[in-house]
Amino acid sequence: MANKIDSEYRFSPPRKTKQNAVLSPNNQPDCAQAFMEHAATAPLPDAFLHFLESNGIDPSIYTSIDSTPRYIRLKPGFEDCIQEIQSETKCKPEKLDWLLGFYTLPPHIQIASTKVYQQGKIYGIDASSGAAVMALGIEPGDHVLDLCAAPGAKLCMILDLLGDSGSVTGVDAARHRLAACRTMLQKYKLGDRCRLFVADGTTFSVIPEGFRSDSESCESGLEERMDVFKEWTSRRPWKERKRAKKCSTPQVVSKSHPPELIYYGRHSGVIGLTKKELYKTVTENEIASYGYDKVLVDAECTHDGSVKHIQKFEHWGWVTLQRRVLDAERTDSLHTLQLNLLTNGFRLLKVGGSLIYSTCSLTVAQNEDVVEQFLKENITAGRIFVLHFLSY
Ligand SMILES: C[S@@+](CC[C@H](N)C(=O)[O-])C[C@H]1O[C@@H](n2cnc3c(N)ncnc32)[C@H](O)[C@@H]1O
Repeated sequence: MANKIDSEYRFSPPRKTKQNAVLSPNNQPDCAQAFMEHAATAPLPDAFLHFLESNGIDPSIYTSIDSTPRYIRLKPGFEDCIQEIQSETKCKPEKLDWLLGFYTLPPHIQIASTKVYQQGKIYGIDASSGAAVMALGIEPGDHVLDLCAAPGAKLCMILDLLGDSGSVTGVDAARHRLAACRTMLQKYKLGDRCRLFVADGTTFSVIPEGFRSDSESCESGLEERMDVFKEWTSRRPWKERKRAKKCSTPQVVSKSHPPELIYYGRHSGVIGLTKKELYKTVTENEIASYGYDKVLVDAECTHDGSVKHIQKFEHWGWVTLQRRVLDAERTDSLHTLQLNLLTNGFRLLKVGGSLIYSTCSLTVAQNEDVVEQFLKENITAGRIFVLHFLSY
């Protein structure tokens, strides 16, 4: 049976030959022609088909001609760069009515090589990611926690929506991915109100800026107050570099690893705090008053909903898909990880705050089941229906 399905479902890798590529004057393939060259051949592997079958997902969404558009988001302030995008890509961006600042381009367009992208005027981000951020309902002054932040497309959108008040705290267990997130913040000049921690999101416990009682700051000894966070610099002090070299810190941290601040902006609330103040242990009552206004838990998952991502495995090799996405041990422990991330994100919310749980998986096990179990275990949590942009 698997073999039969194997030969039925086919992918759409870009297939360009010199003979059939129609080039426009500046050597860009014509928009419609390039789209048609996006044609299908490779079968889906058995293991992935079994995964889809056991989760009730229709394999045809990964097959035939790739019709998923390329989504882009304009950086606020660069709304007039539509013409630039069109002249660089030879395709007209179509506005997405239901998501402010989002446009679509045909699926074959690669934005990474365009100047508009390199100059930080547009982002590559899917509409579903944008919808998760919009559902947070960001308001001026909000303190926002992004518990699985890297590589940072959603974090950037949160910062763009926040403007010049409030703060954003990004957490991720993977150091190299969070470092890429820091680079992104710098590229889009968005770091001012942000801080980034390499930490395990299931145990992270640092609350937003601005929570330091006056009595405490007076009590802190003079010596300790001298040792406060100064303006962030990419150059780490010699002592710190020596320590890091000695400890050879892991790329992906575990629960027991203390949170490690790898970036903070000038108005993120970190400058002027001592380490003790930043990492102060807080009580549940203190979190209720001084916790985050909004929390995004964009949890680690099997990524099966990222159709374009899955299609890339045809080039990367299906064995990689097996290892990175479908490994049985990994999928079993994912449920626990997702539930623990959601539970800790909720714990860090202040009373009246709201949380969005999202994944890029289409499986009920990683979405509805996790939320149901969480609601059963947390009677102070109530489900809210996000209506403001579903009315489109
Ligand atoms: C779906 S990705 C997040 C995408 C991100 N929100 C964005 O918009 O670019 C999931 C992330 O969770 C991180 N992760 C996995 N386990 C984690 C944990 N225990 N704590 C925090 N982050 C974790 C992974 O390193 C990965 O970067």
